[in-house]
Amino acid sequence: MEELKHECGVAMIRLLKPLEYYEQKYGTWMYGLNKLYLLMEKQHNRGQEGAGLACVKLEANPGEEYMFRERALGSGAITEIFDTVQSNFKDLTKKQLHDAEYAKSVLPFAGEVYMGHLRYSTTGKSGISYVHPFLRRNNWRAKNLALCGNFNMTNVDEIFARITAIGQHPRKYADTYIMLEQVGHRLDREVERLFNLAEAEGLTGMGVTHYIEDHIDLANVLRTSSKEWDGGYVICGLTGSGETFAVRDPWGIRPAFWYQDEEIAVLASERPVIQTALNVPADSVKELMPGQALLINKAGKLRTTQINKVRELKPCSFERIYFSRGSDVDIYKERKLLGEKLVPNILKAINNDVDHTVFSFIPNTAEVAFYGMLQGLDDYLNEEKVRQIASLGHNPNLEELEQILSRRIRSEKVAIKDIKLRTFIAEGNSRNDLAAHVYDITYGSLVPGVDNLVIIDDSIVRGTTLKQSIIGILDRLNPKKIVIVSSSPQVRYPDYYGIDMAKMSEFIAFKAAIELLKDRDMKDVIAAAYRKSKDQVGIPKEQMVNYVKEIYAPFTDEEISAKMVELLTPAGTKAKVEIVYQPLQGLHEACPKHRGDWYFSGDYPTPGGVKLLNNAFIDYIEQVYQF
Ligand SMILES: O=P(O)(O)OC[C@H]1O[C@H](OP(=O)(O)OP(=O)(O)O)[C@H](O)[C@@H]1O
Repeated sequence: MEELKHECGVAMIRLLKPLEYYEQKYGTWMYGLNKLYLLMEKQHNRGQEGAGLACVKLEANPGEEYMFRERALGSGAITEIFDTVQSNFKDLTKKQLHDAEYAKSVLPFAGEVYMGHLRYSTTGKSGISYVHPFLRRNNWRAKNLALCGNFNMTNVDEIFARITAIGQHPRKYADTYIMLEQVGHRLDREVERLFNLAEAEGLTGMGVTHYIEDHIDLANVLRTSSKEWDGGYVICGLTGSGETFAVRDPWGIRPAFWYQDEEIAVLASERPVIQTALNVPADSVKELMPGQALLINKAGKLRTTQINKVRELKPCSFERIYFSRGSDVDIYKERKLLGEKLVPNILKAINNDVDHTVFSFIPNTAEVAFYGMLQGLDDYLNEEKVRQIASLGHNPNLEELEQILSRRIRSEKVAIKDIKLRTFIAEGNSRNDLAAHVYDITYGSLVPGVDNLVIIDDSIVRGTTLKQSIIGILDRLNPKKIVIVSSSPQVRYPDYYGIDMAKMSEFIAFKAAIELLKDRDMKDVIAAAYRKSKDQVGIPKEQMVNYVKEIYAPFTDEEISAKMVELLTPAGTKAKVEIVYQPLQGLHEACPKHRGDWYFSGDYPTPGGVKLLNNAFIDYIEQVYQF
């Protein structure tokens, strides 16, 4: 099976006016294409391993191509696909280049409907054929389908077994192909239903085509094909006749936002990219709601409709902590609050000695939480100053006041990230090396042997960043103590809904808990959890229980953190190291609307997640852990 790694970015554009309109108003009929480029480039954070785009030209004549696709692999994929598209126009005269009618009739990618996709990570079976959008071709215009998604299904095996049992034959054993086939199959049926109706009305030739295209209802298609999907998803698609759709999972796990005015309709994974690309305010951008689809028909009429009943809402909190851009008005506040909430525990870790502590962050995502942390520290110091002044017991003189007021929170740029790439979403093996070499330090940023260093990161997952790089290089500055602060709680369980969280064996929190059980002669806890997990193999996934929780249950967060420090501190480190974590409660308070926290709590939003965790734990015990 294709590995479960589909946390991605999507973008869709539907031009609601003819191409001439954009040529006249904006000086180019490529307006849609250019906006797509912006939407994709601004979501680069969501995928660096590949990118693709599809375009549909409305009302092309028979024999003329009307559905176009371009895909590329690698961190330069966005530039590459747009360069390739533009290369079609490079020999045009200036007149041709600005002739929207000519473009519409002759040029590729000169359409009204666009869809783009950013791929998160290569899969076990990597290669260009796994880069979205996927295409399903047919001689009936309305049956052509281009599909892309930001998704992870947890029950692909079950769906595969069921559809092959009824005689379908997906070309590859990969979730995107299976979904393409499922949606495609239902689309075929919908077109055939309308074909029969058209014939019954006595229509012939293009009359049939127009009847089909005017009456097609993608809500039917999506309802029947998405019924059994268990997972987090935003699936987007275009049909050859120009129908456009995006459907979101009923738990609201994966995000999507959309905007419409009289010229354009747009959908993207993140809100601020729409704001920036179209210069519109946040409140004009709407969220695609859980279980809902955005549908735009061939005529450009937009509607939203409920496809699946809303389930218990579990929007992914990791989107807020790390994955999305921090430039969203709400995400920015939430990240700051995450940082601020950690201040009491940070002060405890440094014995309130703010005068001899330098505060900093691990670039890049943690920067916003850092500002929140600074704000909280400032508030603390101000209270301190008031207390100091009050405790003088007399009206302070200028010198006394100056001395007290000169106290500052000392923030410095200590850690530097040399390339603007996300290492977390880089592929497995190359990731270690990248994490080891991508960071550097600012020499002289603290007083050696005297200052503590508090450095905030957004998350610690495998601990690679800390172990291979950060702790070692920070120690070169000779801090008395290094306090690593994580703005998110301990990542204890794999994610099966889109964010590429490593295997059980790679989680540093899990490793720490296993080590603690070994140290304390409690291996029977591991054996019992394994036995119970094994016993529930084969029962319906809805009845399964997360027994991995038992591995963590005997320990406090602090005990696990302390063990992590032991495991992550490179030999020869001089400074004392401590890790301060966000409690789960703090996360919920900072991101109250995004209650999806299964990687921290083990409370999976769908039964498929518990089943996959159960398998992962059994695999871990059987392959990695030997009794
Ligand atoms: O514990 P680990 O498994 O090493 O993973 C966690 C690290 O990965 C991410 O950085 P990344 O380089 O992806 O992104 P950023 O520059 O946006 O912070 C994250 O910000 C942490 O620093």
